[in-house]
Amino acid sequence: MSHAADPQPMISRSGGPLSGVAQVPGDKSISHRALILGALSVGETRITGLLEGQDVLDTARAMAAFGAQVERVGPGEWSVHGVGVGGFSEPAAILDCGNSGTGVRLIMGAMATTPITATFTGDASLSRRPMARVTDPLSEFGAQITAREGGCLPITIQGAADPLPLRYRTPVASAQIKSAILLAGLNAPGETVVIESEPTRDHSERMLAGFGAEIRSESTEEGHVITLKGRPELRAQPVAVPRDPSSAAFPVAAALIVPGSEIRVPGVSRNPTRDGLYITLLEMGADIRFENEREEGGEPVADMHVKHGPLTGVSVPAERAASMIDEFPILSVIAAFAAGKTVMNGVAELRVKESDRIDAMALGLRANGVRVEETRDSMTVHGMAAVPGGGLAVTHLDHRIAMSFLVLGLGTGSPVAIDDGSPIMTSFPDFIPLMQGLGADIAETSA
Ligand SMILES: O=C(O)C1=C[C@@H](OP(=O)(O)O)[C@@H](O)[C@H](O)C1
Ligand SMILES: C=C(OP(=O)(O)O)C(=O)O
Repeated sequence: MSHAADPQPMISRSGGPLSGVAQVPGDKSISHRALILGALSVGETRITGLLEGQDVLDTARAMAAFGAQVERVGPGEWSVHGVGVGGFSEPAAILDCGNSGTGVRLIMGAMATTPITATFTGDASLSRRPMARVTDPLSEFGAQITAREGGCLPITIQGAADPLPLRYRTPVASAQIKSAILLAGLNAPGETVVIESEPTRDHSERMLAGFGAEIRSESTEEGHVITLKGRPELRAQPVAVPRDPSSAAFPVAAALIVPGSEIRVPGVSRNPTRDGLYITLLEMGADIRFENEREEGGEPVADMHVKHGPLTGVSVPAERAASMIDEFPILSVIAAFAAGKTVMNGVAELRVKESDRIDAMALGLRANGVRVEETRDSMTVHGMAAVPGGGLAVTHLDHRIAMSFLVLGLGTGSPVAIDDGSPIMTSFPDFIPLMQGLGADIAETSA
């Protein structure tokens, strides 16, 4: 299937305060993993609250192509009958993973230690992103891999017939690299070990343990060490996907920058490996309360209550970057409304996401009158008492850039335009109606 949608120009402008309840969608990272582990286990996995964004739908289609029985039984409710660890069959056609780095990297890992061959492609954005960070360790398991020049998609993997377990130190803090290795390690005998310098999101570890794998994580002098025992029988489990803190960040940001706003965002994951933005916002003085903290589906969740109020710029330490890596675009928007400057350190990874997010945010913010400085691995945004707006932001097939600039326009003097809102479908299909329901003035425009 091809995903190239026609570009959809959009505009947002300031209006009255935002109010109401924002029911944000299911967590994207957990949704991908639920489908993949469901496909690798024995029995039926029932998933509720699955994010039905294009990234996750592409992973669902890929799991069916590997032989799992994947069925939508209702809104957000999916059934997966798995084939067991090592049970994937060879897909009949090329697998198009669309816009999704998580999808393609985790699925490559999941098949790399099974003796079948698969070819992966993606859209123009995904085809520019680095894949050697995953294919290098997967070849060490014994997989034969051919990639386009530069290690990019399309990539063909001939899975290892006789895989060896791996001990691997990740070169950058990345949950996708870690997860690809752990998924490959499932079908290797013995212990596969991943060592990371900073802990990254731990949804794979939590879910693997929930499905019956023997897995442990330790902080040692070497770093954060995860050890998985290969060849488990994964047992199908019900998975209740909590709401996505990365998606919640957009209505939360809108409420923080639009005077008089007050919103509630129920049931959002508060997994500590995803919490960096909220820690930062509290440091900036944001009026955010977490209520009714509880555990759901093996993840901590809470209801958020957010009110507009004055904010002050802060310096975000590099060690926090992994726990908020997808939230820097929206933080840079919030920072434009904070007193003083906000410095984001250790964020070089932003340059290899769906777009170069440092460049995309810097250019779009400058076009809207905000002063921004960037280095290879940092970004500084200078806050203003009144943010002018009136500019056009280019989104480069990047959902988070599109949503960030639509939120910016809700607080600026003049409207903010984006060239293309269609990528929002990858992670937050109901973003526009949800924001409109809170009172936001966001509309599609003709080209
Ligand atoms: O594992 C995951 O689900 C993700 C890991 C992060 O990527 P990296 O592993 O490249 O940091 C993040 O940016 C992405 O949106 C989701
Ligand atoms: C980086 C992201 O996703 P992925 O790597 O899965 O494309 C994201 O959702 O911000």
